Amino acid sequence: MQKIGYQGVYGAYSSIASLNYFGEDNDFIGYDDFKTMADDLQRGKIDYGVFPVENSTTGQIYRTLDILKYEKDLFAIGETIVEVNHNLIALPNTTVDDLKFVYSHPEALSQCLEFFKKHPHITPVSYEDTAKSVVYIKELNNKENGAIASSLAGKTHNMNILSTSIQDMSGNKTRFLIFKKVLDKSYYFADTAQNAEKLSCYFETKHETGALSKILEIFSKQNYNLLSLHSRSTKKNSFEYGFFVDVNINGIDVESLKNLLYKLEDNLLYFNLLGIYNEFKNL
Ligand SMILES: O=C(O)C(=O)C[C@]1(C(=O)O)C=C[C@@H](O)C=C1
Repeated sequence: MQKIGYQGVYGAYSSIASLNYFGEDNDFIGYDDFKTMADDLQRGKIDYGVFPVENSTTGQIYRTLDILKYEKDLFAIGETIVEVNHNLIALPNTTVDDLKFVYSHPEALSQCLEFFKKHPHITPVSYEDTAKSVVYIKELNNKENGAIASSLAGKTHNMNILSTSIQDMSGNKTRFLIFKKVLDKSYYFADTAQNAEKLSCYFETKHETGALSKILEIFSKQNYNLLSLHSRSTKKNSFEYGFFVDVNINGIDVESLKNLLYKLEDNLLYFNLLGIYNEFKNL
């Protein structure tokens, strides 16, 4: 039995991602925040941490990426994708017209902007996670409060599901990476790289002309297909940026991968290999 950390409580999308990836026969630990979860992973209090990193409607999830980019010992060994179908949840015998406030995780609220446009009498209210917002409105026990969460969260707390699929995008999905603590990534990746399909990394370039294009050339000269590239403020100095890159490494041998990593490290101010893992395919 493994100890698996996720953010939120049972019924949150992160708990669904954790259950889907690991199966029920494990010890699942819900966290209030990602920093504490990353620290517990570092201290060995949990074996794995499940972090949302990207949503198909709202984009990169920097609440987690900004922590993970500076965690040198945490390494992603897997990926899972969860279909995020948001439900409008309320007390029994409540209608949409009764609602004045709808609570949910800010990420979930921002995936349902059209719903709030259509129902201007409802004020969105940020809450810690989607499933906890269901617990909260149950405690408040007032028909003016609703929540946005998974159907699992609604059913778990015997609440009324007023509408299903209220998110803006019908195919709304969140991508999660599964991290574990690895003492020496350079040794570890050689074991996992052989049959893996994706590599994720974060880097900060030198402050010189053409620094980014030089790095991109390293990838292209070795025939690596970049899947995504996102710039993000370093938060160390104002208006300085780092880059998150996902690369297809399908069919690439370990030696050429090592070579790529040496070249990158050599030409960068900061480089963090975030993980090497197989692409999620079952959705
Ligand atoms: O509140 C939850 O249910 C979560 O699992 C958190 C979270 C997030 O952190 O983005 C996960 C997936 C959804 O995109 C909405 C919220």
